[in-house]
Amino acid sequence: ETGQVTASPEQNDSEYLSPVTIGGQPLTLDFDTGSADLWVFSNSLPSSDSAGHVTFDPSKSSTFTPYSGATWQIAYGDGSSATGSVGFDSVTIGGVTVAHQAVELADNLSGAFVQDTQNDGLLGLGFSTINTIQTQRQKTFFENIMPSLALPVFTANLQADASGTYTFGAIDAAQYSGPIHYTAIDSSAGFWQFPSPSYTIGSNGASVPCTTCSPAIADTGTSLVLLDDDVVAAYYAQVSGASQDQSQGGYVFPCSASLPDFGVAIGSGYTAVLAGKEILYEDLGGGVCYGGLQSNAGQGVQIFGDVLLRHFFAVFDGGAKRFGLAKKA
Ligand SMILES: N#Cc1c(N)n[nH]c1N1CCCC1
Repeated sequence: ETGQVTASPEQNDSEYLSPVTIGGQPLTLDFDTGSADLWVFSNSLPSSDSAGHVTFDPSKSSTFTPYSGATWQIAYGDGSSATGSVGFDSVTIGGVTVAHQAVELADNLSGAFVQDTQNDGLLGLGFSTINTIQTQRQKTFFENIMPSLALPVFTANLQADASGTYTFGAIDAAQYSGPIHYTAIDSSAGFWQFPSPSYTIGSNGASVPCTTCSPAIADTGTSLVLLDDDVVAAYYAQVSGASQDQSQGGYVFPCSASLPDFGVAIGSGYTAVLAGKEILYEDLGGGVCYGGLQSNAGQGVQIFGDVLLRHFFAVFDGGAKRFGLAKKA
């Protein structure tokens, strides 16, 4: 079987939201290849937290079964967090259904989630080695559905400031052109992780070998591209007027600055290049703009988020354990 759903961008393409049906109840979730928990706003949240959100109410689902005693608690790299209880229910995405999917019900969450009223929760598409359910972690939607899919894959065709597509079980030839450039992934840390041994700056810039060389992850749940400090410093050294602004939490530059192209190696065989203008992430006002390339703050991993992914067709191959990028159609 195969399924396809829309991926609708929030402001600044900061995240992409997709429709999911849980126990017959429609919710809008952030599909996140950088985590492995499926959690939703639930009716057990205080109304001050759930105001403006669609909440899942297990008592209104005829197929919900509690997972008594199980709990979960997740903390993301950006400081946001959520905790709660667990049950199992039927989860359908684009016509594809997992009958007995672990569904995590939030009964406490951090302010960032409360404020983002378009988002009713997260659907992790990473590997269940990092699922936070205790005492027995549970599989992701993709891991559960993989054996039933025509192909053990899902693809992300996110768009810049426009609605895109997640597809499960097929690599839709209509969505890309030319070759798909694959790299093997190492899922042991729970991510779609691969080496990124070099980068390029400028149009037909020479390939510069990495020095810190942190591994990279393909992460639909992160807005920006977070790079080793030496790489991001080398890039903004080429942008006149760029500086690190503590109050804004990263590199800013004059919106009128000329931005060089930037490419990152996807494994050892392919460099994914962003045009300079695609690196302007947000106009902060007053002629100051915030960059889409920022430091990973020495986290030891480079996070290739939506600023990169929205310019490519991305293949997450759970069967062959590989990740690939292609030009969009
Ligand atoms: N930080 C962070 C992060 C990440 N690396 N992947 N997904 C993340 N979030 C999902 C919701 C909030 C943050």
